[in-house]
Amino acid sequence: MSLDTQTGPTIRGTGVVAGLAYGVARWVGRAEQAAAVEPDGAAPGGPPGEEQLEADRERFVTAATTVAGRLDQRAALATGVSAEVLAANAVLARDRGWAKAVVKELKKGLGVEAATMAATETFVAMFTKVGGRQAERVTDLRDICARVVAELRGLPEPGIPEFDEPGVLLADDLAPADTAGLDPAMVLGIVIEHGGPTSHTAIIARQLGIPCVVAAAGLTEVADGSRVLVDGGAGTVTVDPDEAAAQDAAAADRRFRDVAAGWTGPAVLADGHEVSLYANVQDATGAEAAAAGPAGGIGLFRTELAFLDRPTEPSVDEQAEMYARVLGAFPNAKVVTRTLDAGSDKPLAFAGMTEEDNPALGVRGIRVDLIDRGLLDRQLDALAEAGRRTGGAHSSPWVMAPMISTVDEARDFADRCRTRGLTPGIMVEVPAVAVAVDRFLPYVDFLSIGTNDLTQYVMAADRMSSGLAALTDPWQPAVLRLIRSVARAAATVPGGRSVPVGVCGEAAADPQLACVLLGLGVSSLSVATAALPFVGAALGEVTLARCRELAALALDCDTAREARAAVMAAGA
Ligand SMILES: C=C(OP(=O)(O)O)C(=O)O
Repeated sequence: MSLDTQTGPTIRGTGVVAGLAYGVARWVGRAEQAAAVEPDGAAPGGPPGEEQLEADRERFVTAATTVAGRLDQRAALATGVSAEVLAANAVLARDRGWAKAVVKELKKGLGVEAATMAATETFVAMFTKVGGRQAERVTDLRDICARVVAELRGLPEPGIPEFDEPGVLLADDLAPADTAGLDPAMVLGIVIEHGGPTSHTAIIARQLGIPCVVAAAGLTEVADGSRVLVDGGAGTVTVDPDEAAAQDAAAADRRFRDVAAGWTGPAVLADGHEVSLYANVQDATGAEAAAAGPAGGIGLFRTELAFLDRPTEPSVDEQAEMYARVLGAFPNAKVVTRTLDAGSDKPLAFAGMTEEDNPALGVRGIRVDLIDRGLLDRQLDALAEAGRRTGGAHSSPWVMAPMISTVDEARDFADRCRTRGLTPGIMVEVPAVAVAVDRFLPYVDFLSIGTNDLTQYVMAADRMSSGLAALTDPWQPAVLRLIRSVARAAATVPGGRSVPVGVCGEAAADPQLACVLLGLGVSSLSVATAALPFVGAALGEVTLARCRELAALALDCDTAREARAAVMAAGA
């Protein structure tokens, strides 16, 4: 849900649990945590004798066992993912490898606290090197270390402050053991400066239904005690917003979330008009999770994210296996695979790109063809093979290319798809395509509007820049106008054909904007799985005629703020 309550600065991150939360900001005990990990340096007198070594080892083991026992107790009181995370952390605290590493550091002459920290950092370096989900466990390791060090010092365990009124929790990074014990009645929202969409914080916030934003660069500027409005759908944190408007919006959002919690699909407007509402996924596990919920198919499979941590190109066979699993998750529904969108914010080690001054305007997406034409060919081969492996369920898989900007690129891509029996489409994210879309339509079978990049390029504003968040807002009238003209052109292609137009950028995950997009003529929406119920529930409350009225209201505005406010005021 979006709203018009802004008066203070906005910080932008990645929204991982949709919803609005308004309240006082409470920082997780930074001071206590810092104190808890202050090194105690080398033990006086150099390397210890046998007796001292054994005494220090014993102190470490006792502290680690005590911490593990507390984690077990909390696991027993928790449920679901929270219980699993706490139990897994208790196992880490008792890990013999960790104890051995501590002894190794003790032998070098470090005191027991410093040895605990040094041993932890050895594992941190190892986990970071492995990357991916393993790297996200670094927070767990450091958290357990801080707890053990606090125990060694006889200090209370570091962690979440006591809330005397419901508020919003801010942290550099949250310890999983802390998130697992959160009370959603008191913690209305969570914002962390680090972490990713698959971090434990995100997973547990999702389970508890707490609006959450991760990777919020610049969060440290927000003072403890200030009032903030968190928008977990848009991924924003507004500092000192207009109080009455923020309170109203958060209350309305809570009511809406109750409705969304009961939404199980399929997506149908209030007049019975069916809407194609798809999921955005990044790997086979995500596709299978989406298939277990109300998704009507997959509108965007971001293949580059499946291989982000790979140093070398996966073989055609390995790719085919992964794509076949994704296709197989939806045997009776559409699955749209996007070819590798390497470059810019998603560097792929094996795509052969060199460093550029301005990577968002450089070699990315389809342009990788300029340096390695075989990469795309091999990916298309793999997708065609994946289609064959589905036993006829996906006889002509849908595939689209990112960052298309010329008709030549679109034509060439479509030819290479058709010779392999694939159904070709292109993403509309470069203004050149949106402006001259009629010239592209004869060559492709579908369009998918990537509003994240389209907005970035229309507004000439880096989508990664939190300071430019007001510009990279898909409610910008120029963006809405372009979407309308693309949808109109695609509805009436000469020769009596019509080309379906979807939106797969974050704009589709904003429930009000989703209604506007349908009113602009878009035929399908694709959003993160977690956002599906919010969009689905909002669509169920409007007719197509109403969507068109809302679109007209938004188009008749001069600014993104006005457009959003006009649609909100109309009660969408
Ligand atoms: C869906 C899009 O692509 P990306 O993966 O770059 O966000 C977009 O740009 O809207």
